[in-house]
Amino acid sequence: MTALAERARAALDPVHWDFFAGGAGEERTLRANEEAFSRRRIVPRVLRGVGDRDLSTELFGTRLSMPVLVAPTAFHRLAHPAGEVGTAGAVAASDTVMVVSMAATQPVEDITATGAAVWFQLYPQPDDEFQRHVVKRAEAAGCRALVVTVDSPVFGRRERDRRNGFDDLPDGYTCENMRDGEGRVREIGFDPTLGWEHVHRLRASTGLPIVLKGVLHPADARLAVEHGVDGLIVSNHGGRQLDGAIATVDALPAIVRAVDGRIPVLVDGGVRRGADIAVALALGATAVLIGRPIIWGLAAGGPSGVRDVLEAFRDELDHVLTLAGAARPSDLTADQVA
Ligand SMILES: Cc1cc2nc3c(=O)[nH]c(=O)nc-3n(C[C@H](O)[C@H](O)[C@H](O)COP(=O)(O)O)c2cc1C
Ligand SMILES: CC(C)CC(=O)C(=O)O
Repeated sequence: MTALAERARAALDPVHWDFFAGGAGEERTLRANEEAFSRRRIVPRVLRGVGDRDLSTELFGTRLSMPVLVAPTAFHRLAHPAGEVGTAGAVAASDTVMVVSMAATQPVEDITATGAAVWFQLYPQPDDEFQRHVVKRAEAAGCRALVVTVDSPVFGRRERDRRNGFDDLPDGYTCENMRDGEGRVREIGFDPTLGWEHVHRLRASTGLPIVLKGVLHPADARLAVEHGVDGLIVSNHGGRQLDGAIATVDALPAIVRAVDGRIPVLVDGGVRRGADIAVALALGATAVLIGRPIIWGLAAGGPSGVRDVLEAFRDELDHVLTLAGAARPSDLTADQVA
């Protein structure tokens, strides 16, 4: 475990630590994500006169200072009283994008008020009218894209949470963005009957870019492009849904080939070092998302802890790019990964 994760663990209620750290089943996929990155080796290019680096990247009209986004993760107030608003403040300072979870514990309006660029994550809701309500609210708050998580037709079996009896937020906390028109908080719905027609209905109800999160098969990536989706996140939900699912960096190359440059492909799961980001970029990802390390930063140090995590990723990526002979993320090529 990293020193930061140790500090987070010491700061957290052990039940909440298990919720944040854990995965589904035997946690094979959770481990596989990091292991798959650890197996990759970078093949540097030399004497390329790299000079000053420019890490900035554009996604759907937003300029990010680096190709690193904050992944949607639930329940930030359980990690630190500053909650999602605290995380967003750090994201604004680092000039990147925060994907706000549908299971956020603070109102999306307060989160966007920090000035951070925000995308809103949606579990596809079986009640269309309620989903439209949530989407309109996110739009009105200034969210710039919708991230639709498609790897959760049912909720994953998290054995640590079962052992701990953790199945809901404690009293005093709610999923603030699950309120309906009457202000009542709904349960997040998981629905195994939903198909591509759900994406069509969502498409018809919003002008925001739609990004599908949780795609691992190249045939689904192709279908997503055909169905008018604007971006993909190659993800296995940080090993919290299908235990035994392929590691994300192993799935990435086939998806990049299937998409063939038509829409941006992002990836998350097990990104822990600047070298991991460089590998993902070289294999064709436009950017990566970071899940647990952000929570560890928040738990250990509040908003400034999140800022430290983001800046450490920036610093490491810049260093790796220089050593690998790349001035920009797009200079890295697939032949530089062994
Ligand atoms: C505590 C926790 C909560 C999460 N909550 C959500 C969520 O609400 N919606 C979602 O799409 N993904 C959720 N995820 C998955 C993350 O968005 C992301 O895919 C994953 O954490 C990336 O892996 P990493 O933690 O190894 O970086 C969650 C992950 C964690 C660890
Ligand atoms: C509590 C859930 C809605 C979020 C979560 O834990 C997850 O998506 O992994």
